[in-house]
Amino acid sequence: MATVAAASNFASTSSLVNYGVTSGAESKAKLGRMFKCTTAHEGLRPLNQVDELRVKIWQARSYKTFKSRYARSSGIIVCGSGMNLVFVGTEVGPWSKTGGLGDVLGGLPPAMAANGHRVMTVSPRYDQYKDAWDTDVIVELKVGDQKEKVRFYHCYKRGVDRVFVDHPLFLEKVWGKTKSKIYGPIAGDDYKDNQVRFSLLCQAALEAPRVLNLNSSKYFSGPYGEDVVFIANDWHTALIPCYLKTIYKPKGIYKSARVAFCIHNIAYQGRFGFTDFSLLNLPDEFKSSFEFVDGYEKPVKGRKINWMKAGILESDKVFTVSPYYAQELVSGVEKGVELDNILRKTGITGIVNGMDVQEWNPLTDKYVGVKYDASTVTDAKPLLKEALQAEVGLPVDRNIPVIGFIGRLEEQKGSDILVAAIPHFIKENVQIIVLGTGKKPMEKQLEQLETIYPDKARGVAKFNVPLAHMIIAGADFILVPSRFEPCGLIQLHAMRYGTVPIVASTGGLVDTVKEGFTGFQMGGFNVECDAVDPADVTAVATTVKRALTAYGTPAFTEIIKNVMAQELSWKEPAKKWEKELLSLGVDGSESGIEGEEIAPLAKENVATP
Ligand SMILES: Nc1ncnc2c1ncn2[C@@H]1O[C@H](COP(=O)(O)OP(=O)(O)O[C@H]2O[C@H](CO)[C@@H](O)[C@H](O)[C@H]2O)[C@@H](O)[C@H]1O
Ligand SMILES: OC[C@H]1O[C@H](O[C@H]2[C@H](O)[C@@H](O)[C@@H](O[C@H]3[C@H](O)[C@@H](O)[C@@H](O)O[C@@H]3CO)O[C@@H]2CO)[C@H](O)[C@@H](O)[C@@H]1O
Repeated sequence: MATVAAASNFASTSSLVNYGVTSGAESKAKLGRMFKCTTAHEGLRPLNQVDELRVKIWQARSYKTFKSRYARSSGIIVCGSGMNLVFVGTEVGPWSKTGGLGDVLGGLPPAMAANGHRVMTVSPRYDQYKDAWDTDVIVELKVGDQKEKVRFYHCYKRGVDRVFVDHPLFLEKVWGKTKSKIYGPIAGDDYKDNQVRFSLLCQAALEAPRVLNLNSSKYFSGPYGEDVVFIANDWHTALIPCYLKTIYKPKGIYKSARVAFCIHNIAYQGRFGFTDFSLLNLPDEFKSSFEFVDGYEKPVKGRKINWMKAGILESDKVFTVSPYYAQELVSGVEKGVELDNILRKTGITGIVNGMDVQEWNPLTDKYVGVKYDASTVTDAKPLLKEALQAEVGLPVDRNIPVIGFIGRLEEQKGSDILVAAIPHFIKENVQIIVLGTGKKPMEKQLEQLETIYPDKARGVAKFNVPLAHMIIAGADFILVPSRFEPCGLIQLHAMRYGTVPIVASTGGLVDTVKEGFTGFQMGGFNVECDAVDPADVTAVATTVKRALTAYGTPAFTEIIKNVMAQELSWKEPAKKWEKELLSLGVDGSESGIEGEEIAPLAKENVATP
């Protein structure tokens, strides 16, 4: 765990900064040293006029005043006072992604930056990302009974400081396999030391805003400081509010900082044996927030700790990724996965996800051969469909409606329900292409499709981004038969490409797909994951047949028009996030200005690492 003492030691190494360690009591000399620190790209630099001005203002201890004075006296346009936002997560696309968590940490932060906020993401350095540089800043943290040093790597893309935490627990385990080995050697089998790994991530994330002297843009420079909102994502980041309360706040550091905790999937909670509490280096008074008893024998029988439960209880506000999922989570033990009672107490706010309209843009998509928009979709689709059919080895025929599926192969996504439903609709004029990775038995089910239905179905058990784009563009329908779906991004991607969603009526699929207007609803499915419910199989088969009947009719053309006319980007969700995060009342927080000044920066392209 980082301590003030440990952090103070950093000052003895030229590359380490001591900003904030003696919060509120910095002398001019100290501040001067602070602004001379090594930055990611510049090396040591002397104080310039602007720094001198900043030092004076910081001495007056009003960062808010600083911002407006700085704007007036330097003649530089300051882009909204905004907030200092630090998103923390185990996946950040495109650098690391096994699914939708990576998409959100990739797409929401640039949207917040485009609104004039200063935005950082902190995630592990799983690979040697070619665009992220060593900041030469090292911090020492305590995990379990060991002291560990982590380094920070950094790059600045689309208006966001992307910070990567470097430690062998991440790089050595995952190197070269970021798409599949983030959480364990194979799906369903987690690394035994995940608690230590994610404790390290949480602690490093709490250090980053204080120790990294970032000068990435002309709008913001220096460390983020202490007036920040941490946005912790999923169970891996649940220790952030706990460490904030135990390590920093008692020392007067991060006095006004707040934590927003966002649930992307309540199915993964981070449940471990109760004795593992000692690994977390937290005082006993936190035990009750973690304590959890369930009826399962895994990973141990009976009394456990539950990271997500603590994240929910210790954070300042709890969020999830769609309003309907928020309702489902508090509806009862089944959909709230035994945390419904806790969430009813804390409350939970659902904000529907947006999608990355740069990566998923039919007009510019590098993975598809024909670029198109709503005015050319009718001409482009048949060509893209033929390319897709050829790619997977199905008979090439533009008159056959094609259904696609993309997803992690977990019970959540219902690929097993889909496989069971195929015999009930495959005799129709239809082809189906299924792409996914995950549990081995489910991967096997996919791979067998070609043998069983050689002219009709293909299953590809790979993590294949180009093929995902080809399916989204070339299929006529995208099928999302999820037992539960917090938000779902696949249906958003599909709609932007004029591909019509057929979805189970759950979570964000309810919020984003309107029956008969932007797609087809199948009704809610049984969330019991041990078996395939025959009623769900029937629902898939009958809705698919209903959708196939609509195919090629004027009503279908109308649906395509409707889906493509929607605003699905992060713009609207980012405004909602801004309103909610402002309400946390961190000192100096103000609305951003809808970014003409900073937006061009935020809109720069992300280079795929
Ligand atoms: N084999 C493969 N090859 C290439 N790409 C693949 C792939 N399998 C999946 N993907 C990609 O991974 C992403 C999956 O997005 P989802 O929203 O369905 O996510 P997921 O369930 O993982 O995330 C959770 O978090 C997100 C974000 O909050 C919620 O939307 C969601 O409901 C919740 O379950 C998509 O970008 C998809 O293209
Ligand atoms: O972006 C995709 C999802 O990534 C995260 O889910 C991972 C989860 O947090 C990990 O714990 C792990 O889940 C395994 C689980 O721990 C284990 O008990 C067993 O049930 O198998 C699970 C799958 O291997 O991996 C998940 C990714 O596969 C994130 O939390 C989700 O919100 C994202 O949807």
